[in-house]
Parts: sequence; structure tokens; C-alpha cells
Amino acid sequence: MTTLGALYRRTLAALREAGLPTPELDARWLVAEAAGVEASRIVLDGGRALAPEAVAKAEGFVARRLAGEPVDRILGTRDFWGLAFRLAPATLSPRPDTETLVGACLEALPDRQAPYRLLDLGTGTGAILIALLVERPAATGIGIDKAAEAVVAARENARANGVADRACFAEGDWTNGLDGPFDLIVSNPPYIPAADIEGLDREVREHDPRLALDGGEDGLDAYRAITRAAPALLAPGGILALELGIGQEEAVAALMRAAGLAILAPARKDLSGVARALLGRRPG
Ligand SMILES: C[S@@+](CC[C@H](N)C(=O)[O-])C[C@H]1O[C@@H](n2cnc3c(N)ncnc32)[C@H](O)[C@@H]1O
Repeated sequence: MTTLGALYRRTLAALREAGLPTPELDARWLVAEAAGVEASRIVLDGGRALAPEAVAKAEGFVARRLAGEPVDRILGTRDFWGLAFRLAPATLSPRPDTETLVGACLEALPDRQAPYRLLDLGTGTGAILIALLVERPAATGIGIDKAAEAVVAARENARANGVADRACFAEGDWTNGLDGPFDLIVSNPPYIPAADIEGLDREVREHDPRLALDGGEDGLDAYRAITRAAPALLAPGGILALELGIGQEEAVAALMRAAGLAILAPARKDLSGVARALLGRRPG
């Protein structure tokens, strides 16, 4: 008979031996999921006997983790802005850096009760749009993605997070075929220069979809497309809010200015001090 505590210790030992960077956290999440308990129960209920299926499930998870699969991909969900998002192979796993962009957008949309109209380009799991709709309960929004499977996941995430009646998701190529006006257009676009993708961490390179990463030769292809199209879709005074890759502030600010947008402030930094969220306003 295997107990919850014994399964945790065995899992931890295997992950430690493999030299993984966060074995305690990984073991906690994987064992909790396999055993169908809250992670906090592992210590409290350490003596609980487990069914053989739960042990086999945990062993399967460990094998995947040792093969380099990230924990959130194994679990199939990721927390973002305090909400749970289901992942699909076609979706980026939303990152804490992107919460900086959400925070900046909320400051630009200060009225909790206003019926803001939002557009999220490259919505993936829907993380950005859904977080904004949760925080602004009278707002409505559209999320667009080129990956059909991402659109399906985003719809499901909107339902699970209680905003499906105010969110609409569709497959599309950036703004093609869309009509405004929007009060806010937000995007965390693919921004890695194509030649840098091979040098990314294996967990990113092998488990996040290339369509979510590849920003073209200089990493700026999506910014060019979005800044060119956004002003015509923004209401006067509307905001374009873009997540930035490392070192991209100047280039993206130049694209926003060239499109007639006024930069609101220097880019907001993420928790690591990287300039991460840049906002421009359509005059008027
Ligand atoms: C960096 S991911 C961001 C996902 C999500 N918004 C987030 O922050 O977690 C970029 C997203 O853009 C989508 N994408 C790439 N090219 C696109 C295009 N031409 N039109 C619409 N979406 C596109 C990708 O499929 C991916 O979901």
C-alpha cells in the first residue's frame, strides 16, 4: 500500500535526482493532481492510502516531467491573474509577465462600471481578455487568434471563469475583417526573433507553439501589423496596449508613433525590471 506522503517523497526524490530546478513545487502539484487532492492535503493527510490508479498516474506524470514536459502542460492548466486557464497544445501557457500588461490596461480603464469595448489580438487561452472582463464587469470583448484550437480553449476558459456572456472569440488574422470602435486593443503578440527560437529553454521551445513565439526576422512583424491596423479600430481616445519582449520598447514606441498614437508613459516594468507593457492613445 502506498500512502500520499510516501508517494510525495518518492516523486520528490526522482525529480531531485534528475536535477530539476523546482522539485518540491513540481512534486506537490503532480502528486496532488494524481491523487485528486488539494496540494495542501499532502502533509495533512500524508498517511492516507492511495488507490493503485493514483500511484500509476503519478508515475506517468513523473516520466513526462523527466522527459522535459513543464508541470503546467502535464496538469493541462495554468493560473493567471488568480484564475485557472485550461491549456491546449495550440495555446501559449500564460506567463506572470503578462499580468503586468493586464495591470497597465486596468489603470487605463479606471471605471469599474463602464461598458468598455475590448479587443484582444492573439488571445491564446483568452487569459488577458478574460482577466480584464472579470475586473470590469460591464465590459465586453472580442478575442482573436489564428489558431482554431486556441479559440476553442479560450471559449471554454471564458465559460469556466464566468464571463462567456460578455466575450466572443473567433479565428482570424490579427484585425482582418473586424469593425471598431474599441476602447482598448490589447495584444501579447509573438515577439521572439525567428533565429533566437532554437536558443530558448527546451521547455519553451518544445512545448509552447511556434505560432505564439515567432515574431519574424527581427521579432517585430506582429507589432508592425497591429500598429498599422489599430488606430482605425480605436475609438477617439482609445488605447493600444502591447506586451514587449526584452529590449523592444524603443522599436515598438516608434511604430506606435508612426501610426499616430501618443505614447502614454515609459513602458511599465515587470517584476524582473524588464520594460514589459507599452500603451499608446489615439488622439481625440
Ligand atoms: C505570445 S502568444 C499570447 C497568448 C495570450 N494572449 C497570452 O498572453 O498568454 C501570441 C498569440 O498570437 C497568436 N497569433 C500568431 N499570429 C497571429 C495572427 N496572424 N493573427 C492572430 N493571432 C495570431 C498565436 O496563436 C498566440 O496565441
